[in-house]
Amino acid sequence: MKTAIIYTSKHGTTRKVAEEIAGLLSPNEVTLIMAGQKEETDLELYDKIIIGGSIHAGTISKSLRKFLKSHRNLLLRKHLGLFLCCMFEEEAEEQMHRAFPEDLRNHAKSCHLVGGEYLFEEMNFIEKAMTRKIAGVSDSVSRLKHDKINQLVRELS
Ligand SMILES: Cc1cc2nc3c(=O)[nH]c(=O)nc-3n(C[C@H](O)[C@H](O)[C@H](O)COP(=O)(O)O)c2cc1C
Repeated sequence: MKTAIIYTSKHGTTRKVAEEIAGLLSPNEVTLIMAGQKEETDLELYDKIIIGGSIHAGTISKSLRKFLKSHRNLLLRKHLGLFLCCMFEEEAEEQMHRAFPEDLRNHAKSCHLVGGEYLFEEMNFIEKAMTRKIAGVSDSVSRLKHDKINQLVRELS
């Protein structure tokens, strides 16, 4: 099955997850695509589409929101997987609901919260200050849920 993994990533964590998923699939069946890139790929070429986003200040990126809106009908015809990177455990489910429209979530064969990371080396001054204040964290930390990433791949196979 030809697979496209479409993602946006601010500090590289969602890209890392997308690459981990790609590594679990056969190399000649998978293409990684950053949503919002100038050259549009013909998504009709793919049987399976996996979409990944991350939460910053409560929402996914504008380019991923735009992508979901403009490709909604196509996505509802595809073998679909969704994943979300975020760090606030108590708000994770609600953030997932806000990130992906209900019809896409219901249609998806697999939909998972895969944890996230705080990468201080990738943050600007304001992001560092916000992370220290809101999350009480002052060093990089990785809380990726590799079991959920594996489950997503299994459920889509
Ligand atoms: C400035 C900032 C704001 C964030 N806001 C939220 C948030 O509102 N909710 C949440 O669950 N995680 C939040 N996070 C955690 C990110 O979702 C996490 O760092 C994620 O791994 C980022 O993935 P990315 O590098 O692919 O964008 C925030 C992180 C930063 C640095």
